Amino acid sequence: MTAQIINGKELSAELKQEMKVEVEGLKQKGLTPHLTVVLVGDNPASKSYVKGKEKAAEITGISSSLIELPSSTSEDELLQLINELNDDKSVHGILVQLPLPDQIREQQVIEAIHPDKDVDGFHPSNIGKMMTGEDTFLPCTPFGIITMLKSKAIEMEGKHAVVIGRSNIVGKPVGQLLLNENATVTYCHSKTKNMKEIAANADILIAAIGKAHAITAEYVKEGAVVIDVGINRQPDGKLTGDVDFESVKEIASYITPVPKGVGPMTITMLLKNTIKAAKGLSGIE
Ligand SMILES: Nc1nc2c(c(=O)[nH]1)N[C@@H](CN(C=O)c1ccc(C(=O)N[C@@H](CCC(=O)O)C(=O)O)cc1)CN2
Repeated sequence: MTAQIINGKELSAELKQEMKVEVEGLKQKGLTPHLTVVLVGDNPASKSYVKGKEKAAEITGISSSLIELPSSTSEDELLQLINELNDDKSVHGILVQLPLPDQIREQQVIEAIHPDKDVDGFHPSNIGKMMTGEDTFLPCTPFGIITMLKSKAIEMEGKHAVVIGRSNIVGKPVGQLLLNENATVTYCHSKTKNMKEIAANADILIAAIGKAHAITAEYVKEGAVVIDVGINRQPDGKLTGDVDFESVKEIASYITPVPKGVGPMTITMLLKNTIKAAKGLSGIE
């Protein structure tokens, strides 16, 4: 079996065209969704992701602004800025690019963002709603993964989904979203003893461990759907995923590549959340 590739870049382009039409409609009603991105420091990868967010917003007609702060910014200064953005009626979505410099506690910052403007879906109130299956902002990468699976009509109900990784941004929430779709979910992590056996039992395998090519064919059941969330920069500058694409694609039914897989979907779902925030805050549909 050779796997079908789920191309996140192509799906993103389609979704952005749909959003563009929606945003045009909102603009006619006097609403232009506005996203404010806050970047602290000069991490090159973060800079590039933020640029990608601005570009994607422009394509869909969403307005965006970028606030760049020096890496010496204190937690209090950042919290003060977030309070101002919370009160600013022209701002619908606030995103603080992660990671933050060591002197700033990420959780304090996440909790400072008003839940109605939390387009990253990281605020505990939104995470709680996600867990109880209420309508809310979903974390962008997990939301993108579920959207990719649905785009190929991949059945989740009753399937065994194995999530390798337990980060707050990806692993934990994607498992929850799969559970919300009635999958049977198993989490694996650095302390899991028989990871290979568990993974090889998965109908849907989500690799989010941050280790290049760690998931080889031995971890994959024939016909499984394999989603690669890894973004590993190699010494030669090339980007690779957590999955050994060449061997795994021979046995999986579907596979996501890196690049052009889950990454572009993360940005696209941020735009979806920004439109949702603008509609929710303005009352304009
Ligand atoms: N506040 C947040 N910070 C971070 C998040 C997040 O969702 N919210 N996620 C990641 C980084 N990220 C978005 O911010 C992100 C990562 C990767 C991509 C992407 O499009 N990747 C491309 C390759 C790009 C390249 O060549 O470097 C791909 O996979 O094709 C977009 C967004 C951590 N921080």
